[in-house]
Parts: sequence; C-alpha cells; structure tokens
Amino acid sequence: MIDAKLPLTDIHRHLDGNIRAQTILDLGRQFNLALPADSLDALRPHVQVTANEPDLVSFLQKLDWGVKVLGDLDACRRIALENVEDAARAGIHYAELRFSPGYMAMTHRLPIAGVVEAVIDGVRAGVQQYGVQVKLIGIMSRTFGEEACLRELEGLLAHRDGITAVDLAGDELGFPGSEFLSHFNRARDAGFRITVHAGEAAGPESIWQAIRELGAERIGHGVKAIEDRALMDFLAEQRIGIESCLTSNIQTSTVSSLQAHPLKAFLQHGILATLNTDDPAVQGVELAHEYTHAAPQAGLTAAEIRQAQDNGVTIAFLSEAEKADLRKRVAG
Ligand SMILES: O=c1[nH]cnc2c1ncn2[C@@H]1O[C@H](CO)[C@@H](O)[C@H]1O
Ligand SMILES: [Zn+2]
Repeated sequence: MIDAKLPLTDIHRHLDGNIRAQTILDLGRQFNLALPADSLDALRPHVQVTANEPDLVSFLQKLDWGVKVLGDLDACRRIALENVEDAARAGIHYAELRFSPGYMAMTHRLPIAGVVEAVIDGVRAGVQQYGVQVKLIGIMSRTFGEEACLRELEGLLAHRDGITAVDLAGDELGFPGSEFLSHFNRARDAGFRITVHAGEAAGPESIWQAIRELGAERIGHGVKAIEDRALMDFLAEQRIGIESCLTSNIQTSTVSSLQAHPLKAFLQHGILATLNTDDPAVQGVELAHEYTHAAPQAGLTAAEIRQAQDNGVTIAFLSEAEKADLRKRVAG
C-alpha cells in the first residue's frame, strides 16, 4: 500500500523516542548504569509498549530509559546516526527527525547546545552513509516547564543553521500552549518553521491556540479537531497539515480503536493529513505497519492512503524546489 512512485516520508518521528533496546543495553554497560534488566528480552517491556497505556503521560514514561543512558555527547551522536540508519532500513526517502535536547541532556547534565550539535553531527554522518534526506526539528518538552523550554530554545538557537523547525511536545494537559507564547515569538523571529503537538490529550481549543497564538503551520496528532467543524474547515482552507500517528494514538489511549480514528474524516474533508510513526522503537512498529496495517484498519481506501503519502511531501518543511527534487528523484 506504499506507492513506490511517490516519496515515502516520515515527518513526525522522535529521534529520542527511537533508541534501540540493544543500544540502551550497550550504553548502560558503557556508563556503568543500573538498568532494570540486563538482557534484551527482559529489558524490552521497560522500553517498549507491550499493551496500550492508559494515557499519554504513562506512554511517555517508556521513553525515559532511552535518554537516561545518554552518558556523553558521543552517545547522543550515536543514537542520531542510528536513527538515520533505521529510517533508511524503513525505506524512508525523507525524514523529519525531532528531538528534545533538554530531555536528552537531563540525566547526565550534558550541555544542551552540545547535545544539539551532537545530534546534528550524527545525522550528518548518517545522511552521508545511508542516503536518506533528513531535516531536524527541535522540541521544547513542555513537561519540564517554561524555564527548561527556554534553555532548549537557546540550545537550538545556538545551532540555528542545523535546525529547520521547532515543536512543543510532552504533557499537553498539564502544560497548555498559552505558557509558551514568548518561546514561539522568539522561534518565529529566528525564522524557524513551527509545528506543535496539539489536540492529542487536550481538546480542539488547544489546536486553535497552537495555530493562532504559537503560529503553528502544522499540527502533531490533532485528533480532537474532529470535535470542531469550524476548525476542520479552517485546517483545510489554510492548508495546515496534520501529522497523524495511528498506532501511537491507540497506544496512548487517545483514540479507542483504529476504526474510530478521525484520519479518514480529515482526508475526506480535504485536510492535508499524513501517516507517520511518532516513536518507532518505543511503539515496536515501523512506518510500513502504518501504511499496510493501521491505515486500512482505520478505514482508509488505497486512494486515501496514497493521498496521505502525497500529503507528506506537500506539507514537508522543504522549499518548493526541494519538494520537486524529492518527487523527481523517487519517480525516477
Ligand atoms: O506522542 C507524543 N505526544 C506528546 N509528546 C511526545 C510524544 N512522543 C514523544 N513525546 C515527547 O517528545 C519529547 C522527546 O522527543 C519528550 O518530551 C517526549 O515526552
Ligand atoms: Zn510526537
């Protein structure tokens, strides 16, 4: 169900939500850290979703071991490089990899700007080695509050040229977007593109807020838009893209079943919605699963899946010339 003539994109993929279990074991040993298990099989339930989680915050705890083993900047570089290798193996032509430098830096008190630099470096090496096209999105993790987000923004600004966009992720209910106006004003002034996780745990008002007050050009998840007809119209008219992550929405209990997922309705409404993973290693699924299993179960026809694939290029944070090059390169 993946159209081989169209670029395959993953524009909502957390680099720090995609740290291999084997790498967590390796780094745990390297830095002499006590992990909850010392074999791959025993570690897996601690770092991967095994049954749906009751809510977003419980799901997000599964990411914690991955960043706890980042004992130095080389470890950050390593996981960035491995992320590009994973994207190549998944058949992805163009990926937007997002990461929260403060979250990655937290356990071992690494310099945040240093983490940003290490990720840029690792991705650059990966791009050369594996031939995937990659842009980076810097995340401000709202879960740790305004001050922590400000430090993340400053780390990202220190390496402005290597970062394409910024995002706000984490605990949407506990930390509403209204607390981050000044962060996004600064980000826009610096010329960053803007995407925001909204309408995942909170309602449609959170999506309106992200668009009107934070300047979001795209919305991560956005599932709650289905509750607001005027918002659906607005998203379609203004060409504000939705980065859908079907399996993730089930695992976080945001949506009760794939059959109940609003993605099909978004596409039928003319919204530029797309198929993406979110946190592949934590979820235990890759992008092909979203196209060949999740999307059909969510009721998408082959034509709708193709539309979603095409939308991935349309709403990518690329220039029109870069999009045309990408399309041409894949169509052959
Ligand atoms: O599905 C999600 N919704 C909201 N935030 C998320 C999701 N997946 C990961 N993060 C958040 O992104 C940062 C790491 O990149 C962390 O703040 C993590 O909690
Ligand atoms: Zn996400």
